[in-house]
Amino acid sequence: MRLYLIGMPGAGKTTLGRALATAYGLPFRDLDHEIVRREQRSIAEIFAAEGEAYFRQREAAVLREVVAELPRLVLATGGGTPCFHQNLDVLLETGYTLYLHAPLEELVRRLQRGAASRPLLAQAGSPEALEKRLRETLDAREQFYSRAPLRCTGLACTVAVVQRLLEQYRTSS
Ligand SMILES: Nc1ncnc2c1ncn2[C@@H]1O[C@H](COP(=O)(O)OP(=O)(O)O)[C@@H](O)[C@H]1O
Ligand SMILES: O=C(O)C1=C[C@@H](OP(=O)(O)O)[C@@H](O)[C@H](O)C1
Ligand SMILES: [Mg+2]
Repeated sequence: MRLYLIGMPGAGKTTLGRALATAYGLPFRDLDHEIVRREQRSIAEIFAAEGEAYFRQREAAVLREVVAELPRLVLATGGGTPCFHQNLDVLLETGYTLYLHAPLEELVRRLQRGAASRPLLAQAGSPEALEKRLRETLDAREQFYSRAPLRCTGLACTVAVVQRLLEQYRTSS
């Protein structure tokens, strides 16, 4: 199977995705990492040198490459992935998509340290500015995220919880 994790930056897609891949004995891929590997430069460098539109094109192309290459995997996407270039359709048509949801205050707490490597958040200096930025981003993206058939909320998104959700979904559909 293919299992895709979508959701806001800081929601824990990369962290949980890796753990789920181990639990299921599936290969793990992180879409940002796949882009970095192909481009031989960091996400921040790509944004700085080429701008967001270029990053979104690469993201869409690399997503399709990874999906075509691997019929079995857990894939952690980037926060914006489902919102551009019909990427969400690709996800919905080729695997199980889980929306990993976390409260805004929790995202702010987690991202305060790591914002520099996330170029869309790097300019937000204060925690208040970061929260505002995240809230606006979530408002714009919720319409995409909420189309995922699976959703896990808050800090309860453990491997065991996701395994149970997926099991229920697979037997009911
Ligand atoms: N369940 C969790 N509880 C507490 N901190 C977490 C949890 N999942 C991830 N984190 C931390 O939050 C930050 C963002 O996690 P990450 O997996 O990179 O999220 P994403 O890929 O969705 O942006 C990291 O510092 C990570 O260690
Ligand atoms: O939300 C976004 O638009 C982005 C999120 C990042 O991934 P994470 O969600 O893993 O931080 C990365 O793809 C890029 O910086 C853009
Ligand atoms: Mg990530």
